[in-house]
Amino acid sequence: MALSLADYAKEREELISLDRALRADHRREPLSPTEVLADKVIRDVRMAEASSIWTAEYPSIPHPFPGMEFLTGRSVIVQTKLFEILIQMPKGALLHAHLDATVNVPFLLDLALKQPAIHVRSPVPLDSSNLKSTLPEFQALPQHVAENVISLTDAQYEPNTWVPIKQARETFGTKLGGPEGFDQWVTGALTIDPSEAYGTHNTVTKIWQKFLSTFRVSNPIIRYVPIFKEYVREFLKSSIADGISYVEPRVNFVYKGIIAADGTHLPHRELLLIFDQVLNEIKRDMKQQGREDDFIGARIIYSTVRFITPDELYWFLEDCIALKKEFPHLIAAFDLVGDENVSHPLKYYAEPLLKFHEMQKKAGVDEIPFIFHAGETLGDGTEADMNLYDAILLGTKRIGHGFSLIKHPKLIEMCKEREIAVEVCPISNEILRLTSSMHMHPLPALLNHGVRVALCSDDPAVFGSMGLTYDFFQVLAASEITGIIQLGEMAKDSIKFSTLDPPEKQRALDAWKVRWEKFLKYAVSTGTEYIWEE
Ligand SMILES: O=c1[nH]cnc2c1ncn2[C@@H]1O[C@H](CO)[C@@H](O)[C@H]1O
Repeated sequence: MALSLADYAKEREELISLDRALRADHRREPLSPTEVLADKVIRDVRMAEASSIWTAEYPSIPHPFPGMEFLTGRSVIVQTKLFEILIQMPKGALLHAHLDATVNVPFLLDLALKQPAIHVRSPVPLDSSNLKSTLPEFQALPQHVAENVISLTDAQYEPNTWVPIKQARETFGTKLGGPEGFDQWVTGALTIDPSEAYGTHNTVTKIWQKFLSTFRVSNPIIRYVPIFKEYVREFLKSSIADGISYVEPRVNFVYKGIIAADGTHLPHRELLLIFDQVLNEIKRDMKQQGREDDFIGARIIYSTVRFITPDELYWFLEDCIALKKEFPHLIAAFDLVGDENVSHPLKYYAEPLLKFHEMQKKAGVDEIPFIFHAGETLGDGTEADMNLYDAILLGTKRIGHGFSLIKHPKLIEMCKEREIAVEVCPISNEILRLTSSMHMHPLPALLNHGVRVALCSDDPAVFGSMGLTYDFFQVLAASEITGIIQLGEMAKDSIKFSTLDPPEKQRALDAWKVRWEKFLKYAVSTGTEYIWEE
């Protein structure tokens, strides 16, 4: 006898439910009435906009769709109700962001223009034919007195002579746009634009070259002590404004020191002293505003680069331990960064990394966990892909990116057993050419397998994706299954899988829950007109 339609529907429901059983939004306690309503409202907003704002034709965006390439779609995203709602969402913790790319470019440029010490130079006199392909080089030169300053755009400009940044801007040739042309030139060097991401630099290797060049340009500005302070302040303030209540930035220690206001080199501890001071000021401000629970704090993931030798790595491991000793509350973990596809694999550093634990014990510091980047690649069995085995064997607490984790059933199982969360950076992965849009991203597969995920922004200043709202938006816009409840679970997991100590973690979670309820009510009230009655 044929199955009745009713029985078939029941079987179908059961199968779907079994298939989704591992997802965080299915594993959790039952939804509250507000959650049920807000989930529906937000799904209805998404549905309404998928067939309105996303089907319109725009002169510069011929065929838009939800979850499309971020750099092309951004101007549509910011017009949506969905985006407006997500801005207010409490995002939890930001667990994967490189400090050097966390402050928006106009703000950074403004900071630089206020410092007479900042100079700029070019390897050629700039003209319209070489402007786009020529990078500015910045340097803090406190003792330098520039005489007979000549414009970077003057044919007589002597290649590589330093010009104070303010004069360079003011004297920028009118044919190249004058001072605004200067701003555009610098902005182009500090960000990735759609023509690069989707046109000229259309492979991982090519886009990484552009990506890394932005850090070479910005670093001498950011790491100049008088600027660094304001930089950190802006990073923390803008994160708070986006609903982020705790941050764990990776701070890159490539060189052995930083540059002081007088041009001398200072040891890394000076950087942490500044970080700590700014952090305390922000915490004090928040307390004064009665908002201390909206910002739990910040801790640093000490990072160095994957092109040093194992011998050199010992110096950085020792340095990290010394800093942990002095700033136990600030040092959260250790990591190695850089393009995994072309740099040394973790295996290459196995000897020093295996000794790290013992070195810490000898120094008498609390355990500094590894939180490794691994599997940020399209490779299948390449060294970058194989880094996932090493990261897990070496005891990583979380995995940065883990883009290729989906290919490894055993490792997925281990991540679940050992509670290793994955820091997923959707927009970063798309702009750095691992996926052409959100629809090909492995995130939904990881969620369906029950892997714990924290959504992260990676390098928001370079991608123009400040805060976490854009990343949450892209994920929500490109999935039918994922709704606001799943986003909330990921926000909660970002706090759970942070390195905060248990009481602080609990305080962060409790505060998050209060904000979550408030946010859901807001979402319902602002989205009422979108409710779709069946
Ligand atoms: O997505 C990433 N994967 C690996 N390394 C990265 C990524 N983003 C930035 N960096 C690394 O961090 C430094 C800035 O602090 C960059 O120079 C780059 O090497």
